[in-house]
Amino acid sequence: MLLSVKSLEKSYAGAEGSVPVLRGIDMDVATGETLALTGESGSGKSTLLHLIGGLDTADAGTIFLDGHDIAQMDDAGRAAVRRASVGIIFQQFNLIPSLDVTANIAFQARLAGVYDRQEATALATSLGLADHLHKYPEQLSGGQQQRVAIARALAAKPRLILADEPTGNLDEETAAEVMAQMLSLVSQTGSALVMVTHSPRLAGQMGRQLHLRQGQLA
Ligand SMILES: Nc1ncnc2c1ncn2[C@@H]1O[C@H](COP(=O)(O)OP(=O)(O)OP(=O)(O)O)[C@@H](O)[C@H]1O
Repeated sequence: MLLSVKSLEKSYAGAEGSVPVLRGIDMDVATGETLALTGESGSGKSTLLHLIGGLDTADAGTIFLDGHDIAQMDDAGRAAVRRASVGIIFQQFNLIPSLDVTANIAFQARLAGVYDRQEATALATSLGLADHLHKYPEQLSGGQQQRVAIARALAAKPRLILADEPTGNLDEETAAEVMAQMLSLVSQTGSALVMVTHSPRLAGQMGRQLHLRQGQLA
């Protein structure tokens, strides 16, 4: 199993003490699988994605990713697993403003030690970015910036892609186009995808759907 989460718990400190957000999450994701994570606003979807990506630490439970229990690792250990195995695509693109499109796309692939210039250019071209390779993020539209973020994640050849409402900032037509390109590339590369979405239509395009309610998955 590529990802195996067991009995995962996470609380945040609130004004009246600790507030449980995740109360015993169990989930498995196989290589190449696509999974939608749905749930009401505030149900803990982003929290779960951040724990799986090693961006935050759990209170209890295990998260086996590519054979490593990242729940038991320190920051440096989690960062190493993340660099090697995970690509993250956020709603807010999170591109590096001082780097052009080519350098943004290369960034994570270089960290992972798998950068291939030709492959990266082909990826950018398939996302419609061929004419924008030397532009900076501020010179691009939202849809173009999100395509760069998708290319950046895929160029690093991650076994698992985590996407947090990746098209949430785009108009409907652009969102549909970007999503179709992303799903097609994900299926070509064989990466698994866990995507948070509020859209039942998008969730329906994924292989499996999990719904988060009151801190548990169903
Ligand atoms: N750093 C934090 N400190 C305290 N509380 C937090 C923190 N991050 C999230 N929370 C709380 O945890 C709960 C779950 O938040 P989370 O962002 O995971 O929900 P979500 O399902 O992704 O919501 P949305 O769909 O609105 O993005 C919310 O009640 C939120 O206020």
